[in-house]
Amino acid sequence: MKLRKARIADVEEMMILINSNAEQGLMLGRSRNMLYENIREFLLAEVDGQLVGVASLHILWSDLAEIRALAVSSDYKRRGIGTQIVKGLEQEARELGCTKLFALTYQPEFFKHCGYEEVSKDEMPQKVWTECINCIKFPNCDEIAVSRIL
Ligand SMILES: CC(=O)SCCNC(=O)CCNC(=O)[C@H](O)C(C)(C)COP(=O)(O)OP(=O)(O)OC[C@H]1O[C@@H](n2cnc3c(N)ncnc32)[C@H](O)[C@@H]1OP(=O)(O)O
Repeated sequence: MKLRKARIADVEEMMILINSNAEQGLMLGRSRNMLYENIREFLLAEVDGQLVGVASLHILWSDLAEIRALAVSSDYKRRGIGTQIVKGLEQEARELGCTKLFALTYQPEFFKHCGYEEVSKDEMPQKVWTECINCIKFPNCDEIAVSRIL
């Protein structure tokens, strides 16, 4: 398994991977527009040249970044790929000087395995919710907030 930064040519495959998981209600979907505009934030996992995992690191403030749009292909789940992607994003965050990561998720057990702890959404700074106004679930968010100090 190899981790690498996303390129513009990856967008169609990223759409399929993310939105096939979103169709099952496992995560929120993403538009092409969002993927193109934020392509530099994305880290991909490949096996034999095939895209098997994706996620992004979105910087929010001097000490805070969010893991977004994490998805692993169905055939490759429970093989440690999600964990490796999260570690890769944590490494990027450290290199940028960021000290705290968080995620909003329906998979808290996976993030706990990666060293994150569940936190109250009320503790998250207001800046966190800027993207949420674009979510179809807003303002009735049912995701769980998890966080880790690096
Ligand atoms: C911020 C966000 O983007 S939240 C959205 C997260 N994405 C999704 O929910 C989309 C659908 N799910 C997926 O794509 C994947 O299942 C992911 C990303 C959640 C996990 O990726 P994987 O590569 O399967 O995880 P990985 O193999 O590294 O799992 C490590 C450990 O996490 C835990 N874990 C992983 N998935 C689950 C799960 N569905 N339920 C409970 N625990 C889990 C287990 O302890 C696992 O270890 P084990 O397999 O030895 O029991």
